[in-house]
Amino acid sequence: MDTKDISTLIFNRILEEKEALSMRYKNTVDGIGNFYIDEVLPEELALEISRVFPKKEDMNLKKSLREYKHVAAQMDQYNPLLEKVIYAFQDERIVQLIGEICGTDQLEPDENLYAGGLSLMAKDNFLNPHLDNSHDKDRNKWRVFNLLYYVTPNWPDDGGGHLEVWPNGLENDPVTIHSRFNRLAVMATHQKSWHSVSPVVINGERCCISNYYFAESPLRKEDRFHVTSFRARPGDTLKDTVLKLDASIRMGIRKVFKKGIKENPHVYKKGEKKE
Ligand SMILES: O=C(O)CCC(=O)C(=O)O
Ligand SMILES: [Fe+2]
Repeated sequence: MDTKDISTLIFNRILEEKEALSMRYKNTVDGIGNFYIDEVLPEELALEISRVFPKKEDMNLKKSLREYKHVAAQMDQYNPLLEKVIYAFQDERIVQLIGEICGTDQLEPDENLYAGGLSLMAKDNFLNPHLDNSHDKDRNKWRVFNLLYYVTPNWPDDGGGHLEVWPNGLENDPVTIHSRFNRLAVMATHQKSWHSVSPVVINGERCCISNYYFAESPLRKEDRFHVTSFRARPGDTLKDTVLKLDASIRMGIRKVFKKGIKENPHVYKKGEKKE
């Protein structure tokens, strides 16, 4: 099965639910626009994806106060099915369809997998509340949607490791989108789209294939450039103070050096396979 075949399957499945997904997006757009869809790919194919997902030892560990997870973007190091699935979500028919559901017609996928790619979260891993970087790697385009496709079979609702969106700010309860097997979650990213992944509390591995869509203009007119900015989960004041300082220092650096002071290592350099 090639990338095109996989994208046809995804496209047809999203198309089947287009009305309901558009409704969900419309109902959430004033906070953090989102929708999710289950049984995205035929069960057997989704199971195959989970079987070939890399071990965490073969991925890059990200561990700090901000996050604790394993990621990979250099896709030619892994089973080729994974690269096909990632790029299937970049098929122009799907990009167009997501745009129709979300009422925007200028979406572009991210070939460099800037922050997209694979992620794996094991017991005690987490991703604190954050705003994604507002732009692409060259700071030309705005990041407008995240597409998160979850592939761990039987991931339980009480296992933690779920996507949380905070449409009413971190002072209020989040909306949880469970990271169930074979589910695609799509969420808008803008100046107020705080989101997180709750700590994993079981001995399992929550695997996700992610894509970002970009656009020439931001989703909201009040959007401004910002670096990825983390906060603590509510109640952890000390950590929150440190993370706020961390974001403002990195933002300060970006005001002087437009592209930052070091190249983001998390991009897919095609044809530059690491040994
Ligand atoms: O894994 C998820 O569900 C969310 C990931 C995310 O927000 C990110 O990588 O910025
Ligand atoms: Fe994010």
